[in-house]
This record gives sequence, structure tokens and C-alpha cells, in this order.
Amino acid sequence: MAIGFRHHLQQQLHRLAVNAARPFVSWTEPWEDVDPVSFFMLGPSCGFRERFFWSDRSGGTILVGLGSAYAIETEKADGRFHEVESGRRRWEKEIESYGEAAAPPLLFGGFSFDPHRPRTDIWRGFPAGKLVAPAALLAVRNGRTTLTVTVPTDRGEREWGRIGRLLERMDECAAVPARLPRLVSDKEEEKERWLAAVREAIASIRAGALDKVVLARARRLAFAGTVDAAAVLMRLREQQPFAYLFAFEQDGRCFIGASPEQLVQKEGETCRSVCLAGSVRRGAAMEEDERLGAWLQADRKNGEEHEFVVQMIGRLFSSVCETVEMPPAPQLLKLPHIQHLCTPVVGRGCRERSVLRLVEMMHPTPALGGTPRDRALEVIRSLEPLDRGWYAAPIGWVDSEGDGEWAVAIRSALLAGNEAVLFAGCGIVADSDPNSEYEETNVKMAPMLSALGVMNDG
Ligand SMILES: C=C(O[C@@H]1C=C(C(=O)O)C=C[C@H]1O)C(=O)O
Repeated sequence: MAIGFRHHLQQQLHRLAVNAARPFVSWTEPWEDVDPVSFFMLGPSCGFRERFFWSDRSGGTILVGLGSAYAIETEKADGRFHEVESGRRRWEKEIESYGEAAAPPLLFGGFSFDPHRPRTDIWRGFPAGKLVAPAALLAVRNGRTTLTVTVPTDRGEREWGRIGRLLERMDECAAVPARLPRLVSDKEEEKERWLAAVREAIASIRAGALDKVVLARARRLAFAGTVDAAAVLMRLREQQPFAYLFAFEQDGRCFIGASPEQLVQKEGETCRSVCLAGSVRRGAAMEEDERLGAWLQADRKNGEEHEFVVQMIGRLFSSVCETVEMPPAPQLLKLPHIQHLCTPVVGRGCRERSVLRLVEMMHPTPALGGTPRDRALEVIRSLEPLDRGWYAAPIGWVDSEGDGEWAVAIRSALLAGNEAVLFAGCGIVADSDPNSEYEETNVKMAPMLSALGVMNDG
């Protein structure tokens, strides 16, 4: 298929590029089944320096991007969402789109957690906000696969080289060998300092300065060789079947994870979110697991942590939607290593036209920042001993209708060469116990440890 398609596509794009009035053209074609992770794996060998991966919780929408045809980037601390949204609208005027989807291709993106905090070297290349239109986009939606190719009309030849190589190799696209290098060092980042920060946060909460704050910590692993994001993705796909899988890679640095937490989705006038806060580990046997789940649903401290999130998201949805639906009490979301209190929210008759506007209003929810928001952000800045970068921040995609889906980038790690930095945090309220919170961050790191082959529990 690829050889016939390659000639067809090259001809189409060449003809369009010569006649195009705009600086970019894209062409979308139905495509045969191809394994999305294998497609992701082809990127570097074809010369692409960027790779993107997104799979929603059901696996019904999988988007894989290679290369960057167009990027919108901002370092603005204030107004960053507005700036990327304006960039997105400009982008639509710069591209002509043909083939099966005569609409501009979607953009992948991410934001930093707190643009007011100075960036450290580990997050080099991950700005306050960035959206990318990939040069080649494989999209699987409701069992149908399409390939979209986007090229600049004046640099078509160079881009074409990479795309041509990709199409040639897609025919041989094989399963990914999930081999991972051996662990050589494992550094818990300043446990005592983190516990002291939690104690200080509890004291501030008890003194009435704020109600809740989420404090995170990092763990740095070094391996005997380069950690390949494709091998990690492959394992996450097997081990975390109900999570959002995401990867955002540039120049060999990859932010990757399997998050259970939707920030917001917009589909026409319907928007959705999930309040997720309050956690306990899974039990070894069914009886213990059910006992832990029942304890979680009855526990006052976890209920309080959760309620702050429900209040905020409920209020926000009510301000932009005609109707809002949510269950009266939290449900249990059971994941392979952990269970959470979970309240899904649906808003209908949404008046906002772009999902990025909703992302702006929602980030950070009290599940990742705290309550009240500004006070919590100040406490995080002064007490948390790490640069969160894109951890705990919005990651997702937006299309030309302004529709899209965004997750909160937790249960994640930054892969850079031989290193992986893992992140996890938890909500601190007046009744929190620092040692149990520390244990909870270990449970939250388990999915990434397991995907990296460091913890052997599948
Ligand atoms: C901050 C994280 O998770 C968040 C905190 C939770 C909690 O405190 O119970 C639960 C889910 C997430 O909203 C993380 O996984 O790093």
C-alpha cells in the first residue's frame, strides 16, 4: 500500500504546493491498520526529532505524531493560554487542507504547571505552553485509521525526504522490542526535606492560611543505556489499560506517562471532566481490596480532599454550561496500583468555543494545586523542593473546531538519555499524616517504575 500511496501523495502535495496560496498544505488519506506504538517507534530512524503520542482512556482515540510542521510556543507567564489560542486561529489561516479531512490537522500540546516558577535545566525545551502540528499524524478513531501529512510549501523537499522514508518503512512496521536498560542508580530526592514541607503545610492549614495543598516529590533513576520511550509506551499500554497514555518528545527528551485523570474534554457543546482526589492502595486479595475501597469512601480526610475538587469543577462548569450533571457521591476508580474517589462531571450547552479556554479556567484544579488556588500556588512555590515542569499540568490536543481532550499529566516521568525523573504528589489537608502521604507518593510512582522495568509487578 505504501508505495502506491507514496507516489499518489507526492504528486498531490507537489501539485498543491506549487499552486498553494498559503504557506502549508495537508493531505489526509484513509490508512490500513498499523500498530500506533510501532509508528511512534519509526520517528527517529526517519529523521524526525519530535514524537507525540495520545491514547484516551478507552483506547477509542489514538493519535500519534512525528515531526513538527508548525509549532506555537509561549513563555508568557500571564496570558499563555490566550496566546496559544490566538496562534491556533492564525495557524488555520496558514494552511490548505485536502483529502478525506478537508480541515486543518489537530495540534498536540502541553503547558507547564506554574509559569511563574523559574525553569531548571531538566525541563529544557518544555516551555510555558506549546502546541505542535506534526508533519505526519496517524489517527485511529472508532476503529478507523487515517494518515495526515502536513508540509510547508517552500520547504517541501526537505520534509518530503523524511515523510518518504516513513512511508517506505511503514510497510515493514513490526512490533516493538520492549527491551529496557538495566537500572544503575535510584535516588530518592530529599525525603526528609519533603516530610518537613508536608509538616509545614499541615501547620499552615491548621492555622487557617489555606484548606488544601498538593505537594509533590521526584525520584531520579539512572540506567545503563538510553531509555527508549517506545519501549516504555508499549509496557504502559499493557499495564495501564484504562489510563490516558501520553508522550511528548523533542530532541531526545520525552515526557511520558499513564494518567487516570481527565482535565477537560469538549465535543461540540458538551464538556466533561472528572474530579479525582482521595486515594488508597489496592488490596492483595479481593476482600482486602473491598475493605480498603469501603474505608476510602467513608474516610473524612479523603472525602474533604475530594470535595474541594467537586466544588471547584461544579462551580466552573455551571458558569459556562446550561446544565451540569454529576453523581451525588463519589464513586471508586480502581487502577492497577491504586484506587481513587472519582466524580465524573458532564456539562451541556457549553458556551466556550475552544477547549483551551476551559483548560485555562480549570488549571490547576484543587486535585493538583489546592484551595484556595492562589494561596496553594504560593505554598507550593515556597515549600516544594522541585521544578514540576510539565508534571501535573495539562497535556492533550485541540482540533480546528476548538474541540479536544486534555488530561492532567500525572503518573509520569521525564526521560532524558540514560535518566528518568519520576514525579508524584498528594493532597495535604488538616488531618494528613506526613508518613502516609509519603507512602502514597510511592504507590503513585509504581506505574512508571513498573513500565521502566524497575518494579516487577506488572
Ligand atoms: C498529584 C497526583 O495525584 C492527584 C492527587 C490525588 C490524591 O491526593 O489523592 C489523587 C489523584 C490526583 O488528582 C499524582 O499522582 O502525582
